[in-house]
Amino acid sequence: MSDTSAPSSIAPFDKAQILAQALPYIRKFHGKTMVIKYGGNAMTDPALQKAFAEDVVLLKLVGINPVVVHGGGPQIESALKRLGMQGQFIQGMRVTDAPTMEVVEWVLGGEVQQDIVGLINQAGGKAVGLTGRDGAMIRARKLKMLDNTDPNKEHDVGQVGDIVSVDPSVVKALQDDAFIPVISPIGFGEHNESYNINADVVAAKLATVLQAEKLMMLTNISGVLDKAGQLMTDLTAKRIDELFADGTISGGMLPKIAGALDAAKSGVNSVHIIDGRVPHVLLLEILTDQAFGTMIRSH
Ligand SMILES: Nc1ncnc2c1ncn2[C@@H]1O[C@H](COP(=O)(O)OP(=O)(O)O)[C@@H](O)[C@H]1O
Ligand SMILES: CC(=O)N[C@@H](CCC(=O)OP(=O)(O)O)C(=O)O
Repeated sequence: MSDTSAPSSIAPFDKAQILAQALPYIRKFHGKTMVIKYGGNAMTDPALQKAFAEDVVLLKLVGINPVVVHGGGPQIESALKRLGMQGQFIQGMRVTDAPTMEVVEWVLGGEVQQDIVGLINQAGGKAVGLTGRDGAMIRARKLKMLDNTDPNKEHDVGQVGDIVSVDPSVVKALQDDAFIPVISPIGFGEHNESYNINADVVAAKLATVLQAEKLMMLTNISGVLDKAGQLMTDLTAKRIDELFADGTISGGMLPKIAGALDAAKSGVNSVHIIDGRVPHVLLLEILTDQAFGTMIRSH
């Protein structure tokens, strides 16, 4: 009886070649840490979510250490709406008053994180959900946000956090023990108050502190686009300054690129903003010679 459970149009020899192509990458990245930012916009389709979870588990099983930092902007937005509240963003950061902070903690640390943990576990991995409070990981203070165009103007964005320090020991302990950390971008302050931190900023800082081999930010667009809508496959610090100045980069892309550049400047080997709408984009990016999205370089 033939096995019809995994129909495929790929010939056996081609399959073997694809698998063999992964070998040099598995050797190169064995034992290395990969920080994966899983954006809220990239996690809306169940089939893509399942493929993402499978990729993370496969990486772990071949000896690479994935650390997932998740977002959940759209999920917070719909929870606020259900409660009759209105979300507001300034320069890519959610204005976070006390009631909004409650919703953020409830959505990120609750349903969003547990969905990801569940999917990774279902795919055969052992995921552990954490917030920045766990293991005293992410200390934060209130973000002082200066206006992009007028540095004399300051915006009050409420309980948005600026990272003071990251203690990665809980992440290291978990990854040494076959677990896959899944982290919500919530920090704690001097008086035990909670802070809402942009997930791109957390992923970038964590990648730096862990001296990760790669930082990959999965989003809902093919990468960073120029004014004509064309993908820019490579960006240097100098070019990024120009794009900030001429307004090509806006909204959620602002903290993403700022964080990506910080990580690239601080010793993370390669930093990519990639299209989370491509099924198995993580495997393709890490274990094949195919490049996706935009690579951010310090120079
Ligand atoms: N130059 C640009 N290139 C690509 N996307 C951009 C650019 N400027 C602004 N954006 C916006 O940034 C969004 C990605 O950021 P965000 O919505 O925060 O995603 P995520 O939830 O994945 O972090 C894109 O969907 C796009 O609307
Ligand atoms: C301060 C701030 O803006 N925090 C974000 C945290 C979630 C996040 O970053 O989600 P995405 O990665 O899906 O955008 C927010 O409240 O939406």
